[in-house]
Amino acid sequence: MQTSQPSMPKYIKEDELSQECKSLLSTLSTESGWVSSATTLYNYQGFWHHARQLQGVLSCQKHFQAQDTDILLVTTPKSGTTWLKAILFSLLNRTRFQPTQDDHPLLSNNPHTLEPFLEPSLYLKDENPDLSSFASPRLFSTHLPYISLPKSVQDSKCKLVYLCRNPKDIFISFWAYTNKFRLQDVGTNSLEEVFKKFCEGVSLYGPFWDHMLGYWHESLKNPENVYFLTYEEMKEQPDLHLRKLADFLGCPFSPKEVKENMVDAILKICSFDNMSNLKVNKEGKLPSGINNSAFFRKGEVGDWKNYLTTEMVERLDKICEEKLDGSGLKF
Ligand SMILES: Nc1ncnc2c1ncn2[C@@H]1O[C@H](COP(=O)(O)OS(=O)(=O)O)[C@@H](OP(=O)(O)O)[C@H]1O
Repeated sequence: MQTSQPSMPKYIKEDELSQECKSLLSTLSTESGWVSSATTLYNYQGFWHHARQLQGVLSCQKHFQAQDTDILLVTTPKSGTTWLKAILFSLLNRTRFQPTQDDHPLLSNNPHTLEPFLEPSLYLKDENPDLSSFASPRLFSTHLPYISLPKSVQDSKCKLVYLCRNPKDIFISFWAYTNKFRLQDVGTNSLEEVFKKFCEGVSLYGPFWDHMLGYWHESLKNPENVYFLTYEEMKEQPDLHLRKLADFLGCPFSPKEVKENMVDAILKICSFDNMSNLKVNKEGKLPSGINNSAFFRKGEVGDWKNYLTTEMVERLDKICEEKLDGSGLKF
């Protein structure tokens, strides 16, 4: 009997690699991957990548030309990217699309379609994509660590919004997500196995601590251009943090907008309840083959308590303490 296999996202596949990428891969250290033993992670500039996605990284580093007006959302996977993409899109387009209007683009499009990723999407599909249809301010997102950003980003005045999340929740979200792509005949990824690797820094775009610290330090050095925000802060005081975000991006809410509840309207359309129940997010797929529903699980703070043992919590807390020591960043 035939079983329907989950479709593997394109960035995991190892076909269609350029010669440049193949030559580079042969020089990099490797780890067996998290989706199945057949996939491999490669360490490039100190961070772990899949082969195909690494090709997107190389193309992006070579060809992406940042503009001073660009806005880049940066996250390590599973930090709440989908949510913040929706928020940034609604915030920046609030005059064109009222968040209360029945035909708002977010009601019929997944946020990943409206605000594409650079390296795992645009530059994975095309070595040098034509970005001329993106109106200014262009809104993109990336999982790239600071050290691997295209030089043009570091040289420009473009604004970076970094969304961070408690590593324990990132881990659980990540583990649950990997199991969605795990081929049925190899069973689920064991929590213990993925946890061990995560603690060793081996996860997609990991080590998570180096990813976070790169942007944390940059946000302290260059607060005009790098804004550091956490999922937990956003959950606890969404109103306050949305206003701060608007100020940082140079599009503060006017007194009239505040009076007309614009802040609430944006938060409402982007809420987990609203977005996860939309037809497009329940039934739709991204061009990469991923089901839109894969980006919505629980959307809560602290779900790790339902999965991690006391020993696991102690181990991860200790790693965070040691790795983040002296930085001022804490979980
Ligand atoms: N609107 C909204 N509000 C709050 N939380 C949300 C929202 N949308 C998605 N999520 C939760 O974010 C987690 C997915 O992370 P990412 O979006 O970063 O995934 S990805 O990196 O783009 O693959 C994943 O977290 P977990 O539920 O803990 O797994 C999603 O449920």
